[in-house]
This record gives sequence, C-alpha cells and structure tokens, in this order.
Amino acid sequence: HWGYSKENGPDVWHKNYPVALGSRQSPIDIPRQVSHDPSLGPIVLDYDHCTSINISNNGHSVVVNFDDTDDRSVIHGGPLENPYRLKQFHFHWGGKGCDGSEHTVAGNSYASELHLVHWNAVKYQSFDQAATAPDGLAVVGIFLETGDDHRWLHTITDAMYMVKYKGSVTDFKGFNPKCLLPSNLHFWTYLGSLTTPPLHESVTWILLKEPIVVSEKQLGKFRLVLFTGEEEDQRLRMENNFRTPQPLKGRRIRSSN
Ligand SMILES: O=S(=O)(O)/C=C/c1cc(Br)ccc1O
Ligand SMILES: [Zn+2]
Repeated sequence: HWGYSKENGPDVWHKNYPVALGSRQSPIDIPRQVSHDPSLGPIVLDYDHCTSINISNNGHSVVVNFDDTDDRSVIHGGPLENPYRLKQFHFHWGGKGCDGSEHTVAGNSYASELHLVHWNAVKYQSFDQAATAPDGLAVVGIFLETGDDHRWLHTITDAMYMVKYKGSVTDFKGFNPKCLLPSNLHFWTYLGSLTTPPLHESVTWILLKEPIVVSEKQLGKFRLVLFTGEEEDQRLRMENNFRTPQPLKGRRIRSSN
C-alpha cells in the first residue's frame, strides 16, 4: 500500500497511479512573481452551520470529517463557478525541526500545511464522483509557521492522542474550522490534483498567502500520531507525510488582490 517511506513513497506512486506523471499534478512551487487577476473576486467560506462529525487517523494524516449531506458549510467566490461543500480537513507536516508543507513559496517550505477539502455538489452526486471530474474538487491550503501557541489548535492536538493508531476514529463534534483561518484571505489559485493517491486531477487549489502561527509544542503533538495500527509490531511515527512540488507543465497561477 502507498505511504511516505522509501519503498512506498511519492517517488514510486506512479507505478500504481500513473497520473502521478500527469500534466496537472500538485503540489507546486509558487514563484515570487505571479500574475494578478483583478477579475478574481474574494473567496467566501460559509462555515457558520458546519457540522464536524469525527476525527480519524487514516494512516496518512489526521482527518476531521464533516456532514456533507447538505449545503451547510460551503465555499464560493474566487475562481469557483459553483459553491463547493466542505467534506474534511487534514494536515501535512515534517519531522522534528524540519518543514513539512507540500506547496512551497519561492522555494521556501513552511512547517505544515492544512487542507480543507470541498466538492462540487451542484454538478456531481457524490464526493467520489466529483473527485474524478476536472472541476469536481476545491481544496483550500493554509500554511502553518511556528511561533506562539495557536489559541484554537489545542482542540485538535488534544484529540490526536485519541487517534494515535491507524484506523482509529473518535467523536469530534462542534468544531468550526473558521478558527483556523488567517486574518486575510488573499490567495493564489491554479488547477491541480490531490496530493495523495489516487492523485486525481480534479482540484482547483486556493492557497492562502498568509500563514497561521502554531507553536513547536503543538506541532510536536502531531508527531505523537503513528502511521501504523495498534495490532502492528512496527510503530512508525507519523511525520514527513508530504509530497514535494511537481512540474508546473505550463500551468498559469493567478493571484487575488
Ligand atoms: O491532500 S489532498 O490533496 O487534500 C487529498 C485529499 C483527499 C481527500 C479525500 Br476525502 C480522499 C482522498 C484524498 O486524497
Ligand atoms: Zn492534503
């Protein structure tokens, strides 16, 4: 099965997922100069009635899942032609003292990257159907840099010891990811893919320019989580669960204000 080690990591994913060598893969490096597109309106995150359900360890990341049976939490605006429904969010991070973001900015990595995954429920009947359509998904990426404690992240890091092992899941209700947003929503946007297998080329990426600040201590709690299940004799710490930037292959990146 795929993972992030030498034998099953990003360098060999193409063997089982040939689209890994495709023309719109993610993540990418965001160059210093990106064309500003004045026609790009602001991104709007309507999360006021969002319903988180649980937090789980899927063996690749820690995921907070949402009830996506109606339009109670959606994003719209920016490059999007329809509202997209929030399905889950998860993180990618590094090891002790090394960075773990997926996208890079002018070659620089951040400590971690948060992905809020949404799907186009106007055009498609299910997430799985949307996940294989070129305009099916919209993922908002938020960079995490280290500094002071983040005032709300503890609700997530405290729950992480409950999902230490792959396959574990625990109730996680009433969490609104609005508390994880930076103060301004200026963004870069481009057409790309999921950054984990199946690597579907179905994602409109919306990367917020302003990182949020979390402490080393809080990031350290991410690393208490394991890639491995309770029944496995190997205990592999979950860290460095990120894919490195992929070839741009002529794609245009646009910048909001
Ligand atoms: O890292 S991402 O590209 O946000 C991957 C998101 C993703 C979300 C779901 Br839900 C299922 C498979 C996936 O690969
Ligand atoms: Zn992700």
